[in-house]
Amino acid sequence: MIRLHQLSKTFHRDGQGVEVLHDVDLEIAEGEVFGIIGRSGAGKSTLVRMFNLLERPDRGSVRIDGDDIIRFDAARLRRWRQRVGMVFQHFNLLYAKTVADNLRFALRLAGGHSPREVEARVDELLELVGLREHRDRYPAPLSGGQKQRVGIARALANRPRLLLCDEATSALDPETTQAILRLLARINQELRLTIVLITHEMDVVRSLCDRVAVLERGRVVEVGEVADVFLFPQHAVTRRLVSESQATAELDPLDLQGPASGGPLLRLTLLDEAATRPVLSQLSTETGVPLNIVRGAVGQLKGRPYGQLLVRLPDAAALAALRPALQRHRVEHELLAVHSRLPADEVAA
Ligand SMILES: Nc1ncnc2c1ncn2[C@@H]1O[C@H](COP(=O)(O)OP(=O)(O)OP(=O)(O)O)[C@@H](O)[C@H]1O
Repeated sequence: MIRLHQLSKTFHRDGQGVEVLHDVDLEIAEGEVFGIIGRSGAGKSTLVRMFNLLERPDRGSVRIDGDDIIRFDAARLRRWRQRVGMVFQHFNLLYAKTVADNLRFALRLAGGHSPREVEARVDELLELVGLREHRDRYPAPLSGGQKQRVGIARALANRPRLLLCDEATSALDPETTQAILRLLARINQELRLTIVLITHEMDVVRSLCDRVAVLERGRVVEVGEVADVFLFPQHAVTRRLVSESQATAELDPLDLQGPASGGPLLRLTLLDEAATRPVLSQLSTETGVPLNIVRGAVGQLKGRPYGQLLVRLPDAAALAALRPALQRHRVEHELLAVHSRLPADEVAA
């Protein structure tokens, strides 16, 4: 549905050019929740502003159903912008207007609604985000979560095809964040609305996104399904972002020290059906190999159960015995460290 092709952008400051986006290629399918992550300054906000041309690229195209919006005339671009809702970290509400007036304002700005239609739509939106009883209140005394619900209702007012969320939950406490994520997930499901979001919160990506792209210095360095990117990160930046989230089992240098260290250290990853079975005890029973768990993380990635464990084996022979059983049980494994007193080729064999 949306295809970004070779998007590049350079900002000029003090006579110097800084390339903020470089040949970005992305495809976003209708109805998916697509996350963009990356370090501060990676270019995420600039990229997300290309979807409605709040920022224009120097090169490349932004195709919606095949049409390049960069070539739209002013009237067509205005119509497209009305089909793109935006949700911001700091809500950006009109504080001199009531909740209902914030929504009316968005509807009137787009035009084409009779006063009765406006009122009916305001009711519908307040119902959708669970704010009916706050209809005539001013935003200032509302909680952060309620303010963001107003922000989401406003973004949905004109029945967008695309919802852009720029750090939509970053100003909220964890519990409120969960409630807003549930609301966004319901909107995505019920309205089949495509959502593109930027966040520095990996838990947001974990629970809400279908796919994720990792941006580093203006380049997409990794893109894929959330489970693949989180459990098998390829790029160093992705590995760091994922490890900060503590959603996976990461190696700590301490794991390689101490009197208990010794045998090979493996990372086992179980996904979907494999994560619902007592695989570790099955592996031990079938092979007679004791698995010493060093670290572990279990949870869900967009509703898919997973587990990732670091386990230490007694010796290289145990690894050789375990490997066929790991394959049989569809457990991905990665050898992180070899016993220091054993030759590496004995373990690798
Ligand atoms: N209008 C502008 N003029 C000049 N430089 C800009 C402009 N907008 C952004 N930049 C620079 O472009 C780079 C990328 O900014 P951008 O806001 O897209 O990154 P980001 O990944 O969203 O960062 P953060 O997570 O900190 O918001 C930064 O170095 C920023 O200073």
